[in-house]
Amino acid sequence: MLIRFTKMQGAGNDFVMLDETRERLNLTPGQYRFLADRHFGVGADQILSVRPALDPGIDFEYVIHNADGGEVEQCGNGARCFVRFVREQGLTDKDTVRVKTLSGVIEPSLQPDGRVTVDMGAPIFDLARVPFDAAGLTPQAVNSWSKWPLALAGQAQAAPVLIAILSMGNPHAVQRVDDVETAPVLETGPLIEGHARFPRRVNAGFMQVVSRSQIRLRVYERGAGETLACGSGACAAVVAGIRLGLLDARVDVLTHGGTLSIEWQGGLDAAAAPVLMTGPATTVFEASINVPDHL
Ligand SMILES: N[C@@H](CCC[C@H](N)C(=O)O)C(=O)O
Repeated sequence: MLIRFTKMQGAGNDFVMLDETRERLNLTPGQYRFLADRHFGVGADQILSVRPALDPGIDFEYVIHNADGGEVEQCGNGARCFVRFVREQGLTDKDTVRVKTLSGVIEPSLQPDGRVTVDMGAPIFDLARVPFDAAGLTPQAVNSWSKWPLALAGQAQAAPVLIAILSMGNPHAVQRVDDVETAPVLETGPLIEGHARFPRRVNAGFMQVVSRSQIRLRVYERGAGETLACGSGACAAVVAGIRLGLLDARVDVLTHGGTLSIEWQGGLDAAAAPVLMTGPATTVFEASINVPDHL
């Protein structure tokens, strides 16, 4: 099957965009994996599909598959690329679109300076909704919030890692490190991602606090491995940092792929405030690829 696609990136988190507004492609998990494959396919961290909206007040449906072929709820960097894509492809003339994902509705807006801001909705702290199984664990209380001790397989001698847990529509486990460059992202990231206490796996964030308005962040993403940036991971890290009393309401997040600006006016009492994320969204090229039918 010959598929037309657009390659995009947001802070180096890269995507294959598929326009399914006129016709569903009905790709299999194996075909999504093929598209994401950097050697045999196009190469991408996520595959993003644009589908027509079925609900009133919604412009499009936004379907996200990780490089491993699994469908997931949220992708922040992808949301910025999404609004640029639907405008460039002439699918809308709006600067702000309301987009339905598996986890709710988000609103990406094109800004006059060329960047994109996304209203990512409010973070979720209910552990059952992350989901995270805390049975038998004693949390470490910080500022009336909690960090949870996570023992990692094969690291019986090491102290458990202390993680803040929340959902941005998708699950995140954020730990504070002294230096992101020397943090064991590739060693412990997979152990956290697949930890049995996260029944749907998790995105593992490693946050270095530089100041109250700046952090460095690396994320080992569920279903994709370490990416150059993770938008929902940046939102989760900033929310965690604010709740732990480390950060102010506006924070620049420095990633290996660029800078994301995050704003959250919430706190311990105003948890329902939405998280706003601003950053780049760039089209790289358009092309077609022959996707094998048997995958
Ligand atoms: N890169 C993304 C997140 C993509 C999904 C994530 N790997 C998950 O499985 O939840 C972002 O920018 O948010």
